[in-house]
Amino acid sequence: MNSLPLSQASPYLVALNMVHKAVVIVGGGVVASRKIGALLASGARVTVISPMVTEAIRTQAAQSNLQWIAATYEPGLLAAYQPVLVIAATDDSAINQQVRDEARQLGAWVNDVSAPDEADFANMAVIDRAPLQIGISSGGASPALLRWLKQQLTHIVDVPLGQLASWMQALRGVTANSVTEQAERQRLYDEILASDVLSLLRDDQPEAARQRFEQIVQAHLPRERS
Ligand SMILES: C[C@@]1(CC(=O)O)c2cc3[nH]c(cc4nc(cc5[nH]c(cc(n2)[C@H]1CCC(=O)O)[C@@](C)(CC(=O)O)[C@@H]5CCC(=O)O)C(CC(=O)O)=C4CCC(=O)O)c(CCC(=O)O)c3CC(=O)O
Ligand SMILES: NC(=O)C1=CN([C@@H]2O[C@H](COP(=O)(O)OP(=O)(O)OC[C@H]3O[C@@H](n4cnc5c(N)ncnc54)[C@H](O)[C@@H]3O)[C@@H](O)[C@H]2O)C=CC1
Repeated sequence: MNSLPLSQASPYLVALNMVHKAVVIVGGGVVASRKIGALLASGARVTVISPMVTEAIRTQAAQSNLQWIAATYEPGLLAAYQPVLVIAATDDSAINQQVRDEARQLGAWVNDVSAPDEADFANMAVIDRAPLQIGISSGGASPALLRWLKQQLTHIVDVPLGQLASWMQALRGVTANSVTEQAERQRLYDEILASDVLSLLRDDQPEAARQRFEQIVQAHLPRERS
């Protein structure tokens, strides 16, 4: 069954847990290379099927969770990998279409880099400040605009913000047991975010930022009984 073209719909954005999930990319050129870093970082098991690959893919195949099968795609090749996602990234749109057809038969979601409207998903522009990730989508409208916008947002979504995100993440482990009321937890988080913790991090004063953070947290924890 054919789905509605991507350009006529509003994609539903999700953050997929890809740990140990199989992804197959057919074609190993420049476009395929651009997608691989983020896939490996997600914990996916990536297989590239392509007679030739870029230097970057060759290096990654030697060092990481990436397998390179030096072969030309033939229908039937995908099944053995049981992929959840497939990227058809050759420079031949007829081959990409064969890949798409087989992926769908296997129940996998497929991205055809040469035919956005036929794809089940598109790749987003991502600013990675793990654990914080900012993904931007234009539904295929304009990759150039995405790249430009990403550049603008890079200054706002900066490295200190990622640092703060990891502190907030660790804090949730503490508050889950000690600050029992949701409203009180919310006040704590809001107070941290309204404070100068982030600006201290941005001013390269991590010690002062940490102290301020701890001070706010302590003020919200129940007092120890003596
Ligand atoms: C539909 C989609 C499918 C997909 O690949 O998932 C798609 C399709 C196409 N891209 C084309 C061109 C380029 N794309 C880029 C870059 C990116 N493209 C990405 C995503 C997507 N590109 C998906 C839509 C996402 C959305 O809109 O939400 C990014 C976000 C992520 C990524 O690639 O992983 C990453 C940029 C962000 C970053 O820097 O992170 C550059 C290089 C550059 O700009 O530096 C160029 C060359 C310059 C140019 O031509 O603009 C062409 C024309 C091919 C031709 O005509 O030859 C097509 C096909 C078509 O539109 O028909
Ligand atoms: N989605 C996007 O971001 C963009 C998509 N495109 C589209 O992506 C296509 C690919 O672009 P590039 O990566 O720059 O091309 P490229 O020429 O660098 O790479 C093509 C790769 O496909 C492999 N290949 C060719 N036939 C194959 C087969 N039968 N089986 C397996 N592998 C095969 C080649 O060995 C090569 O590794 C373009 O033709 C264009 O349609 C282009 C620019 C951006």
